[in-house]
Amino acid sequence: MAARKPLIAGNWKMFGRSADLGEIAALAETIGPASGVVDVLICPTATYIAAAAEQVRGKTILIGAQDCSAIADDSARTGEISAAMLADAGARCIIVGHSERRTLHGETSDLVRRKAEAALAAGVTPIICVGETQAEREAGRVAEIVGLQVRESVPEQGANIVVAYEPVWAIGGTRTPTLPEIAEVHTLIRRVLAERFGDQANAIRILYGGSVGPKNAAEIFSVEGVDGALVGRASLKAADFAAIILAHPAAS
Ligand SMILES: O=C[C@H](O)COP(=O)(O)O
Repeated sequence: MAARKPLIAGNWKMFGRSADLGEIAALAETIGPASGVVDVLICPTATYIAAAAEQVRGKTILIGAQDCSAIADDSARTGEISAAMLADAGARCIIVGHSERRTLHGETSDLVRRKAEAALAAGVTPIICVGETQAEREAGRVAEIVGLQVRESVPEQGANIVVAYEPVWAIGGTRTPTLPEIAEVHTLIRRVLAERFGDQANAIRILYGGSVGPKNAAEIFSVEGVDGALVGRASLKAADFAAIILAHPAAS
């Protein structure tokens, strides 16, 4: 089987504004040819997707979205944005089921799966986020929680999907799991995917997310089964995000 191409994705959350879009051009300049061997993705707020896509015209950096409606058809859903509309604006991937959506907006794995299905119907790659809370880890429930989230959040067809393991307690801080802990959960996720998709599961990229930065990126990328990263804060500044991308062994 061909090796999985690494994917390093930046989630700008509700931070990046129009003044920050110049960081994308600066990033392209700094990483140079690395964006040919590593898929590089930036997910700004929906209102900036079209402008961000303009910034990367003619470059290999991809633009994505942070969420989409679970409803695929054009319909009366005030305030919703469909995956097809995001694709029209230039999104090639859509993050679904980020823990901030699950926790702060009450999204269930069933809703996350329907959003992933809507993304696929629009020809866009869903990046499906899963991960345990601190209390769940302390209770020894990581395999149970993450396994269930994968089973319930991943659509029935496994082509063109990405899974991101983001321990909730590691997001936005300084703590990360140990490297063996990351390896263990990535192995678990691939085993659960293989239960459904068989050998096809080997083609699915599994990212790690949660406090990835220039200092720890290389060691995280060295973990068996880690196919890239979903990066929050450190993706906002071109210099930091470039350092993360260039820390990947494929890019050096
Ligand atoms: O989507 C990104 C994750 O929430 C990680 O955020 P962070 O890199 O700021 O910890």
